[in-house]
Amino acid sequence: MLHSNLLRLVARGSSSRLMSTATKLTTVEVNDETGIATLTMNRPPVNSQNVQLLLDLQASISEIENNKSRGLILTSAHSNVFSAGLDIFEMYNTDVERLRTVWTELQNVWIALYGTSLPTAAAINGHAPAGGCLLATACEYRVMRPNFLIGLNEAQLGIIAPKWLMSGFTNVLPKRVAERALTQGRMFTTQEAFEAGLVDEIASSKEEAVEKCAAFIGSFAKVNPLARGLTKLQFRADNIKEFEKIREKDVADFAALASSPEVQKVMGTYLENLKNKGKK
Ligand SMILES: CCCC/C=C/CC(=O)SCCNC(=O)CCNC(=O)[C@H](O)C(C)(C)COP(=O)(O)OP(=O)(O)OC[C@H]1O[C@@H](n2cnc3c(N)ncnc32)[C@H](O)[C@@H]1OP(=O)(O)O
Repeated sequence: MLHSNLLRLVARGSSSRLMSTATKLTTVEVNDETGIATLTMNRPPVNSQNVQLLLDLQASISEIENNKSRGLILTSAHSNVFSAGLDIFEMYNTDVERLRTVWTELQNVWIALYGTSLPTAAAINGHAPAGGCLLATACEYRVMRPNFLIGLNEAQLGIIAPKWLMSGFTNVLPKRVAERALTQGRMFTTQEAFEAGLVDEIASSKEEAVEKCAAFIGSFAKVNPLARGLTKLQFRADNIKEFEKIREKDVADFAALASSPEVQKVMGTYLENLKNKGKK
């Protein structure tokens, strides 16, 4: 991967710098002209979020914050999936400690992305169910390619999404639309997501999506970064405070629920259906 990334950069000229390949499942490239960092998830085939991807995402977000980038664009290295959400295989037939770790690291990624003062945007170049939608809605702006699906489908898995997990989603949708979508576990098409306000723009290619995200981040060029960042965090402070109060209990609740025979059974059937889908 390092080799192919370097080749890609050389072929493109030196307009962007690959800051890090220290982590295996994410890469960070900073555009020299704009100073904007693109954080790419690369866990084939569908960027399902195992603990390693969650840890790598946290490391990359910290790196982008520390290298004084002007903003962060989150995207995927794959052609039709942004992220399939949590890796269900990692949550199935496992012990409670592993479930606690999975959930803790999901929380850690969410708070790192939702709570950064940097401008953030998601170039959603494929499907974004569940944890994929969580990451996209933690960002301030979303641009999505056509004919994909995005949404929080936890209800379909027999899971009650906690409030913090819903907050990015409920921040951008009218309350009534959000309530109905969450209780149905609804997946929106790109067009429906755009009409509802879940995504801000539609782009016909990943490159165009990244460009539109960069234009959004560029719109803050003349705004004092400290004032911008603190204003953003004031808007998010209630969600963040509420999350901090319940984060430990939330891990315990998730581990208890996800390890219950009922939810394990639902997961087993869901995985079977996913595998069989490939055979049809
Ligand atoms: C139970 C506690 C949960 C609490 C809540 C947590 C939030 C979550 O994030 S739960 C995860 C929910 N995710 C989903 O429901 C998405 C499931 N996946 C899909 O709908 C589709 O895979 C896709 C729309 C993302 C992509 O479709 P596509 O046709 O391109 O690929 P597939 O053939 O379906 O999948 C390829 C390959 O990947 C495996 N896979 C897909 N999703 C997951 C996943 N979330 N975890 C682990 N593995 C996944 C799928 O089984 C295929 O594997 P094989 O090639 O080996 O068959």
